[in-house]
Amino acid sequence: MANQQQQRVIRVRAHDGRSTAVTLAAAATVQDLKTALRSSFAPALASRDFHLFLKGVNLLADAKVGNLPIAHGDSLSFIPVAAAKPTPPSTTAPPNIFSGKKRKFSWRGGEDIYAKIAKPTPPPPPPPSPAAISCHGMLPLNPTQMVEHLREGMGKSGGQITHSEEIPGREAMFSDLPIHLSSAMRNALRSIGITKLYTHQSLAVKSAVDGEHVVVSTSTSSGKSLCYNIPVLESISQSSSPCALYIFPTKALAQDQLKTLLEMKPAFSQSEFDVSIYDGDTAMKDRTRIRNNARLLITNPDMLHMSILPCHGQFKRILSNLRYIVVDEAHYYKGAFGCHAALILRRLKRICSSVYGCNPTFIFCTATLANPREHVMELAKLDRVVLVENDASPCGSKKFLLWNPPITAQERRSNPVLEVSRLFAEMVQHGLRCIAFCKTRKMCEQVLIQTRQILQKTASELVDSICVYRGGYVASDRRQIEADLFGGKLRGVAATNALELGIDVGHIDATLHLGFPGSMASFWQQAGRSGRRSKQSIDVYVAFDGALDQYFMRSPHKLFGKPVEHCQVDSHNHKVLEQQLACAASEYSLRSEYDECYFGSSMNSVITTLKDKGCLINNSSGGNSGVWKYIGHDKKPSQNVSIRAIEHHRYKVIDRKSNRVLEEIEESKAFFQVYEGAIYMHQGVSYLVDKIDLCSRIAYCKVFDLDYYTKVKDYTEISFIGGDVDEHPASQCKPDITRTTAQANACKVTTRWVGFDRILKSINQKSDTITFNHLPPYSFETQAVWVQIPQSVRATVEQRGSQFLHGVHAASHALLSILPLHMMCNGSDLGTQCAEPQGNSETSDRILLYDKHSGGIGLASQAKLLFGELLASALELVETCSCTNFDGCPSCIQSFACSDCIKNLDKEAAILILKGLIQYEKLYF
Ligand SMILES: Nc1ncnc2c1ncn2[C@@H]1O[C@H](COP(=O)(O)OP(=O)(O)OP(=O)(O)O)[C@@H](O)[C@H]1O
Repeated sequence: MANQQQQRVIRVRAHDGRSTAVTLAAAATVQDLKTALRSSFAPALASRDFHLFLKGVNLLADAKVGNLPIAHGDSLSFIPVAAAKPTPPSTTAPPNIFSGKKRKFSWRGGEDIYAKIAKPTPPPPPPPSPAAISCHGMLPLNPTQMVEHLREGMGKSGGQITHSEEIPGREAMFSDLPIHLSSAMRNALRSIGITKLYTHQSLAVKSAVDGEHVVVSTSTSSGKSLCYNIPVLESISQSSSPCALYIFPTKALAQDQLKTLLEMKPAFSQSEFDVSIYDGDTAMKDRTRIRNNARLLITNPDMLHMSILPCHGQFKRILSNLRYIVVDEAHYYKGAFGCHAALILRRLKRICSSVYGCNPTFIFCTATLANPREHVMELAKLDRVVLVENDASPCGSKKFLLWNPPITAQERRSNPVLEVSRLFAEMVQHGLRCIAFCKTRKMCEQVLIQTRQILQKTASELVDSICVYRGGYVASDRRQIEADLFGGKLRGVAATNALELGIDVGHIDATLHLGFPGSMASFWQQAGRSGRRSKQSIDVYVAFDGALDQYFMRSPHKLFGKPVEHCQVDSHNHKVLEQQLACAASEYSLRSEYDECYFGSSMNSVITTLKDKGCLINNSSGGNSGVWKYIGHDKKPSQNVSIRAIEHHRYKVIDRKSNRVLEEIEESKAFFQVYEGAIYMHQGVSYLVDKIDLCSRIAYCKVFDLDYYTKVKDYTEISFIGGDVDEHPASQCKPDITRTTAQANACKVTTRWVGFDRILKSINQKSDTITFNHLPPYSFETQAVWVQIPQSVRATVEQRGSQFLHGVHAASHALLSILPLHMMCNGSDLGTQCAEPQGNSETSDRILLYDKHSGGIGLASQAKLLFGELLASALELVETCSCTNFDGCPSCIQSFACSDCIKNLDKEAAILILKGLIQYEKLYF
C-alpha cells in the first residue's frame, strides 16, 4: 500500500496500438513521465513531442498540470505531434504531476482541461505537403483554360478526371413587354436594365395578372423574381389597398429581394407604398409601423407560424386585402420543414378566407423539379396551378469534370476533402470566383482549413480571401460574407447547401461538389450557382469512396442522363398535423364541416386526439356543434412548435472563454457533434468539448489545437410499435411499379452513444477509442420500410458457407447507398438497421430502412412503393463493383454512416440475399 502511494504504475497505449506499463515515483514531473515514455517507445518518440491523454483530456499542459492527479492504475494514451508547429516556450518549470493532492480532475465534471504542452519541439519530418504538389501560378484563367490546366497539372498523374462533359450555352428568347404594363412599371424595369421579358416571364406574369395560381420552374438565375415582382408591383402601385405577402425560407433571401424591390420602387414615386421585411431580425420598435403601413410584407414560414397567424388581428389590413402570396424556392419545402410549411400555408389560407373573406393568388418559384405543379398544389392545397417551365433565359456553356481522387500507395483513395481543397485553391489562385459545396458543416470547416494551408504556401495573400458560409452562423456574419463575396473581397467560400438558394453573390465562375449532394435537383441547383447569365463556367464533382459517388464515376451517363427527382411533401404526418391543428384552433376555432378542405380527411381524428388531451372543446353544450375551440394551457401553442425539425429541445454550444453561443443543435443530432472529449469545429477553429450539462442542455467548449478529430460511436435499435403506414399517394397512379412484399410500419428508434474514436488528422486514421455510457439514449417514433428475408434465402447463403447476418448488413448498406438515385432524399434522411453481429432472431431476418425524422415524413411509404426497384438497383451496385474483398469496399457495401462501417460485412452473402429476395418477390406475385 505504502509502495503504491510512492510508486504509481500506469498503463500507456500508443496511437499505433502498442501498450506498456510505466512505473513512476510519486514525485515524478512531466519531464520524468516524458522521459519514461520516450525510452519505452523509442525510437518512435525519440525526437518527437506528443499529446498524452487521460480519458480524452490532454494532460501535458500549462501551470495547472501541477494539480493533475494521475492515479495508480490509470490508463493513458498518447499521440505524437504530427506537424511541427512550434509553440511558445513555457515560462513555468515542468510541474510536479503527482502532487499528492486529492484527485481534483473529474472527466464528467471536467473543470480542468489542459492545453497542448507549451514547449518548442524539433519538427518531425513533415508528411508530403499538399502545397508542395500544388500549383503556385497566379495567371488568370478562364473556365476552358482551367480545364486544360487541371488536365495537365494536378489531374495528370493521378488520372482523377474520369469524365468531362460540356453543356452548351443557350440563347435567350425574348418577348416584348406586355402592352398592359403601366408606364411606371416599364420605367421600373428599365431602371434595373430590363427592356424585354423572357418568354417564360411573360407567360407567368400574364397568368398571375389573370388571377391564376402559377408555378415557375426554371433554372438558376433565369429571372424568376420578375415573374412575381411585375404582377405584385403593378397591383399595389395602381391602387391604395391591395397587399402582397412574400414568403422566403431564409432571411438572407428576404434581404436580397428587398434590395431588388427598393431599386425598382422609385419609378413608382407617385403612389407611395411600403415594402418591408417582417422577420425575427426586425426591431420591435419598427414592428407596429410595418404592420400598419406595409403593402408588401416580406417574411418567412417561421414568422408566419409564430407571429403573424397567432396575432392575425394585428395584420387585418394586410390579410383582408391580400392580392398575392409569393412562395419562392418552393423546392426547399420538403421533409419535416415542408410538412410544417404546407400546414402553415393552409392556416394562412383559412384565416384569409374564413376571417377576412380574401382568396389571394399564389405565385410559386422553384428550382427545376420533376413534379413542380403537383408539389405546389400539395404545398398550398390548390386544385389548379399554371405551370411555367420553358426556360427562355440565356446561359453560358458549362464544363463539367468528374473527379475521382487517385488511389494512393496504401491502396486507399486519397482524401476527397484534400482534393477539393486543392481544386479550391487552384480556382481562387487563377482568378475564378468559386463556391465549394460540402455536405456537412464539418466538411466545410475541413475544406477551409486545408485550402488555407495550401494557399499559405502557394499564394499567401489569398489566405483571407476564402471563408466558410453556412446556415448556423449568426445573421450578421452571413450578411457580411454575402456582401464580401458580391463585392469581390472574397474569392471563394466553402458552403453548405445554404448557398444553394438564390442569394445573389454576384458572378461565380466555378462550383465544386464534395460528394454527390443527395439529389439531382440539388446537384443542378448547386452547379447553377456558377455561370449566371451567359458567362462560361466550370463545375467539378469530386467523389468520395462511397457507393453512389463511385457509381457515378463509373457511369457518368447515369448522372447527366438522370432526370431531376420528384419533390415530396407529406402534409398528413399525424404528429405535425396535431401540432399545427392546435395552432390553427388557437387562431380561429376549427369547424369540422368547413376546415377539412384545408387539413384533409385526418382532421377529425386529430381533433379527437386534441380533445382527449384537453386542448380542444366543442363549442356547444351538447358537444356536437362541429366547432372546436382551443382551450390548451399554452396561450400561443405555436411558441412550442419548432417547424425546422419536429423536436423541441436543442443543445447550446458555448465557448467558455467568450461565453458566446456558437451554435444550437437539435437534441437528436447533438451527441453526434458534442460530448465530453469531442472536437467541435467552428469557423475553421477547433474546440474541445469539456463538459455537457444534460439538465440545461449546454455543451461547454474551449479553443484547442489538437492533431486529431473525433467521431462518435453509436448504436441504434428499432422496434415496431404497431400500425401500418398510409399508402403513398403515388401508389394509386403508378401501375408500372414492381410489386413487393415490403411493408411500412410505425416504429420506435433508439440511439445509444457508446464512445468515440479519435482520428489523427495527419494520416486520417483512428488513433484510439474512448468508451463512455453517460449520455442518455435518444428515442423517437417514426416509420420504417422493411422486407422479411425468406428462410430459403438464408439457407442458400449458409449452405455456401457465407455469413448470413453479415450479408444482411451489407445488403442494407447497399440499399441505403442507392436510395438517392430513386428518391429525393439524402444520407441523413434515412437510416438502416445494421444487423447485430450476434443476431437477435427477431431482427436478423429483415432488411429495414427507417425515416430519420421524428414522426416520419413519408419516406418509408415512398421507399415501399419503390422497393422492388431499390432491390434491383442495390444488386446492380454490388455486382458491378469490381472490388474482390469479401467485405466489399466503400463503393459497394461499406457505409460511413454506420459506425461499424467496415465490420461484419459479406459481399458474396449480400449478392445472394438481394438475388434471393428479387427472385422470391417475382414468384410471390
Ligand atoms: N428579361 C430579362 N432580361 C435581362 N435580364 C434579366 C431579365 N430577367 C431577369 N434578368 C436578370 O437576371 C438576373 C437573375 O434574375 P433573378 O435573380 O430574378 O433570377 P432567379 O431565377 O430568381 O435566380 P435564382 O434561381 O438564383 O433564384 C438578374 O440580374 C436580373 O436582373
